[in-house]
Amino acid sequence: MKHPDDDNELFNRLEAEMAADSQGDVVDLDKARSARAESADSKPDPSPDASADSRPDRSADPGEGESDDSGPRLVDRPAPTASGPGLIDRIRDSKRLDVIPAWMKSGTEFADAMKWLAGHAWHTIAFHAVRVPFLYLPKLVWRSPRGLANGLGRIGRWAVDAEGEPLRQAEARRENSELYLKLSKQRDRRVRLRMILTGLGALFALVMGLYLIYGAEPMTQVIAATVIVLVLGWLGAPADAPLATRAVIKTEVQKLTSDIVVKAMASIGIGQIASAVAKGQDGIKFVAPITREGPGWRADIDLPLGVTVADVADRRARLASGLRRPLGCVWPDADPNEHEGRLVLWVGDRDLSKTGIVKWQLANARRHDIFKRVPFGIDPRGRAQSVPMIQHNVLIGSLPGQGKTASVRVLACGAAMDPSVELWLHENKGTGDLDSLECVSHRFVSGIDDDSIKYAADSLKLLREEVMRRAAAIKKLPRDLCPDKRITRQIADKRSLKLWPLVGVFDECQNLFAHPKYGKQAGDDAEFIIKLGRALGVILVLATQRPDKDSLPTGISGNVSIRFALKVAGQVENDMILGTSAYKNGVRATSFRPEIDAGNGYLAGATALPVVVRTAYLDDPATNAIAQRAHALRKAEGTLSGHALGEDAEAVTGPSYDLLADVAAVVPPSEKRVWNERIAARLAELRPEVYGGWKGENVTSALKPHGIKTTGVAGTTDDGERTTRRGIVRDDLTKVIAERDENRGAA
Ligand SMILES: Nc1ncnc2c1ncn2[C@@H]1O[C@H](COP(=O)(O)OP(=O)(O)OP(=O)(O)O)[C@@H](O)[C@H]1O
Repeated sequence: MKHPDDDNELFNRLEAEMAADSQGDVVDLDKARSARAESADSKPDPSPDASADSRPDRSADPGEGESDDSGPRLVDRPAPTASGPGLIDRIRDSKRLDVIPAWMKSGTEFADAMKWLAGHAWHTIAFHAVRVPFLYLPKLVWRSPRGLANGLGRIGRWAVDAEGEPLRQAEARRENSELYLKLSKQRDRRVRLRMILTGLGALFALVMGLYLIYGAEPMTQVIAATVIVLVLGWLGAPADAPLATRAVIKTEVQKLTSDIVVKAMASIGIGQIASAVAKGQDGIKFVAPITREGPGWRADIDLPLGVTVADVADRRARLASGLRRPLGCVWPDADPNEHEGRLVLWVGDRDLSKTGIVKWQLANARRHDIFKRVPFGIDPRGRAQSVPMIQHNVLIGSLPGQGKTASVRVLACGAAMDPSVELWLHENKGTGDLDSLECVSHRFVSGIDDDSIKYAADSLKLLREEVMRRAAAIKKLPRDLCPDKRITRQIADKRSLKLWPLVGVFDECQNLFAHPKYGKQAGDDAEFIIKLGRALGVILVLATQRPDKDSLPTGISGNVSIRFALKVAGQVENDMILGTSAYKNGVRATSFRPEIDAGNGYLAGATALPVVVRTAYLDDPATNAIAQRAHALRKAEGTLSGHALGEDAEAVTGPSYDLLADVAAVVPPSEKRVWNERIAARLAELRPEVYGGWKGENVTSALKPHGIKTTGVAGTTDDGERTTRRGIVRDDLTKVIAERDENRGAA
């Protein structure tokens, strides 16, 4: 394996620097640049190694470079330009490996490892325990006569010193009479002693046998007979047929070596690597030894200059072929702390899709705090992955049958396990996948008919109003209780403030957003909630099997913070879910296999870099059990509400609340520009139940999602003082209203 050799590098650099100091002539920059361009055109050599190799030669004689028009002229300082930070700096920048492995530091990972170990030990014990009476004992009994014969034979051979016979014969053949006589004498002495011992042993055995037959208690007889039979059975085992079979058969997975990786990387169609390997070089550089990490191997690799991790991720299938491993074992990843060309190649012992059902960490928990991350699944390296929900919105997308609803269920159960969370569940497919959680939902619908779609659309309208109410309520909170103007656990627990977390789940939301009658408004409302609700404790979880611009408004796909894409059909769907350029950057949910990879997806936004996650799976009984626990918790804490208590759905007051129309109503056409604080005061007067307590900032943030910007507006205060404050231009408002009405008409 190739490792960085700091000493050599340092030595080379010092040598080069000395050479440069003595030969650092001034070079004609223009000439040199053009020469270099020519050389680059005529002699492309993508190999970084090759270019690095050639540098010292060229720099060795800059004068020659200048006089020769055909050759490249160097404008850079020769070799020493390669000098980066000094040794000390590099040591300082170097990455310290964990003293204690990550799995030992993380409570859950440690518990997982211990649980696995205990399970493994238990399996081994149970495996053998079952076989003792039915397999091992009969085998021992069957083998005991042979064991008796073997035992007697061994004693006999020992008594006559049979093991020395070949040596004596050899000396006799060599006619080495002196040594032969010596050995014979030794044999006679030995045999005499051993015969006496054997005779004594036989006598003792005879006495013991007679005593056991005629004098011993029946119990002692049984125990002695059992022990004798077992020992004889053990002695009678053929060398090639051990008594017990293995409880666990190790899957022998080939060790990942640098040679295998180099060969595989050369085979994936990246020119720089292939040409370097053809020249007998590696093309890639290992920056750390290949090590075991979790159930697989990890190689940290520097790719050639200009090659990115995305280029490799792009060719994952070819890499898997090069490594001779199933696709689900090969996971090329970027290192978030390094440059774009640093590849962390993790090769698992087992295909991720064959991991089986991943158990949800909270499956048996009593409760959960939504302000902490919700366990979601595991990554290919077996590390637990979770999703933060507070301050976030979640978008999930995939082709049908790839595990969307299953992942929605995990998040909904996580929310349900916190009794302070108000759950609004909408499943617009009508298959009842979330029915188990109905008993803890404040609002609930399952159906694809128009009424069910309207119900979900009404929920979004209500949530929008709730966001507005919360914005004003939070504004009024004292600074010491709410310094960041966002919901905290402390605020959520003050029930009188009604600012507890509110999670709205919309499964199969394409049926809602693409609905001819309710879709447009629902899309607007969802976008508004996503933009403003995060800090206010209103969280949307949206799942769609049709991530296109008609079924998923771009205002939504562009603004959610957590994204989870299971298998999708193509680049457009991929980027709708995972964000613009995700596909280009190598984050490709298209690479998952239909059905086989159900439950596997790319999770973006929950960690520094997108990560592949196999979600935990909760079947109906498991979801039911969690729902019952969540129901009991809510009952005990008095937080059951709405649908869960059998109450009627909240009435949606229709078009009574429309911010843009309300602002237009309080700003007469004669007022071309108006301060936001004045709009706030007038809105509060118009609809105190909605806008009560609003300040200018509320108007600013509420109008922002509609594309209405605030600007400095000159005006006169009530005291007659002329000044400039934040405000809007009325024309902007009328323009946005006109566009909206036009769009609604089109829909
Ligand atoms: N995490 C997982 N682990 C194992 N199997 C899973 C997982 N998630 C989903 N599956 C399998 O995939 C099947 C389909 O899952 P699910 O119903 O969640 O898909 P979906 O994408 O919601 O489908 P649709 O779009 O048709 O509603 C499940 O019945 C299950 O067998």
